[in-house]
Amino acid sequence: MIEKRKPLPVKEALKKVMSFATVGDIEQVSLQESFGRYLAEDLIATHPVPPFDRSPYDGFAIRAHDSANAKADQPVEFEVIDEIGAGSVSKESLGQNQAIRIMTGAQMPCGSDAVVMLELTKVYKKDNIVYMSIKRPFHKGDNVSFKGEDTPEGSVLVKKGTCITPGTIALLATFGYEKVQVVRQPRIGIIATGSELLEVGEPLEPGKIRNSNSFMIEAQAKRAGARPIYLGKLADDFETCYKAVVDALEEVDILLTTGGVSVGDYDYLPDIYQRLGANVLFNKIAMRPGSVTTVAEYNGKLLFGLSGNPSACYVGFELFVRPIVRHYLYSSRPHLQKVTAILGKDFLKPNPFTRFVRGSFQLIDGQVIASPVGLDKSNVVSSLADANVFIVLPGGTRGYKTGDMIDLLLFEDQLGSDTHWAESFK
Ligand SMILES: Nc1nc2c(c(=O)[nH]1)N[C@H]1C(S)=C(S)[C@@H](COP(=O)(O)OP(=O)(O)OC[C@H]3O[C@@H](n4cnc5c(N)ncnc54)[C@H](O)[C@@H]3O)O[C@H]1N2
Ligand code: MOO
Ligand SMILES: [Mg+2]
Repeated sequence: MIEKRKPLPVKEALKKVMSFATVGDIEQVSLQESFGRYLAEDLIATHPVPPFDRSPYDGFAIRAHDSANAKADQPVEFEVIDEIGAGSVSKESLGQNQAIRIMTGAQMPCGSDAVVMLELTKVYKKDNIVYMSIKRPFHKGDNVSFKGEDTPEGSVLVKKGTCITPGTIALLATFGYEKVQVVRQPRIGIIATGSELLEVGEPLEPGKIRNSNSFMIEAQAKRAGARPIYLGKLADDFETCYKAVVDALEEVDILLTTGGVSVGDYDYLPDIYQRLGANVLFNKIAMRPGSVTTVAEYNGKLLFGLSGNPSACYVGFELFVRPIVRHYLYSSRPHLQKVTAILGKDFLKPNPFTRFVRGSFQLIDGQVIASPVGLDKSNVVSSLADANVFIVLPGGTRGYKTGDMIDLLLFEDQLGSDTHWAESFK
């Protein structure tokens, strides 16, 4: 008898998968290797920044009240008693009408409380002593960059579970992190199945196509923050595929397969899960593409049986694998960010199942307008290159018209969301 699968609503499927989410261990990497990794601990300011009052300009440090009577026709004169560049600290302390020549970034000298920019001064020598004069008064604190004004000691600057950006690297360096505590990346094993699959370098042959899915999901895994391990492409042979899955589970945290997951004679993944004794969470989801996406759990590890059809495979990864990866990396925002947009093109196909149409969005006059790109078919590959969002068209509808308000899921965005985008779905 042909198996009849019962489609699970997307929301339920996602909830089931997330209930098996795990978190990674911590490892240490060098500061320079930390770009793109996820922080395993909050980044806290261990000292104030700047750590001392300093000059933001090249000029002269003065005592502001000495300049109180300076006027255009009545300049006030200061004796220049020292000169300091950034990195040097003056041993002098300012007395009445004394100034110290100071460079950008140098620590404010003792007794000084304002800086006069070089351009506003006249510098001259009398009896081999250097003087400078100014023609207007300055106030206490003028042109001083105060200790802690950038960030006070103890503030949480970046939360754990955040992707390390160039800006985070600047902060890590500021606070002396030669080594950074990051979350170990989940090792994602990737197996492509299909007797029709050729290597990328092979010429086409009748009935065959090149394997594209495994390379696509390797890149998706990297974008999500994981470490993909390509375990090869296999012919549709039960024993070969079974052994590959068993071996893979020894060395990876998460296993992805593509293809062989539907009801065809050579779709062996369902039988593999059965022989393994894995707990199959679901084998059909009420969505298009990717309805065949199957997820199983074995000894706490998740096995994602992604569709062989490229678009379905892509969608299956972003909707179900990505949040698992982000959760593993301690993210408090593991979900895809959802935004409301205006549909830029008619989409008149009726939707028995919720559709995740590959689309792209533009900002036009402050409005988010999204349109489908390429053919909306599960087996197409050409729509994927230009897509930066999924246009979500809920099931049970008769199609959508230009101008309708729709939801988008942003998969190129790194910020993510702390709320489950499917929460509001049927
Ligand atoms: N009788 C039914 N047939 C099908 C159903 C169904 O419900 N009843 N579902 C259809 C849907 S929906 C999808 S999606 C596909 C899923 O098929 P599988 O996941 O089992 O994948 P395969 O059969 O192995 O391959 C499907 C398709 O994708 C191509 N493919 C496979 N691997 C790759 C790869 N690595 N790179 C590029 N392309 C790949 C493969 O050649 C096939 O054309 O099943 C429908 N059928
Ligand atoms: O899983 Mo299939 O995408 O619904 O084409
Ligand atoms: Mg199949």
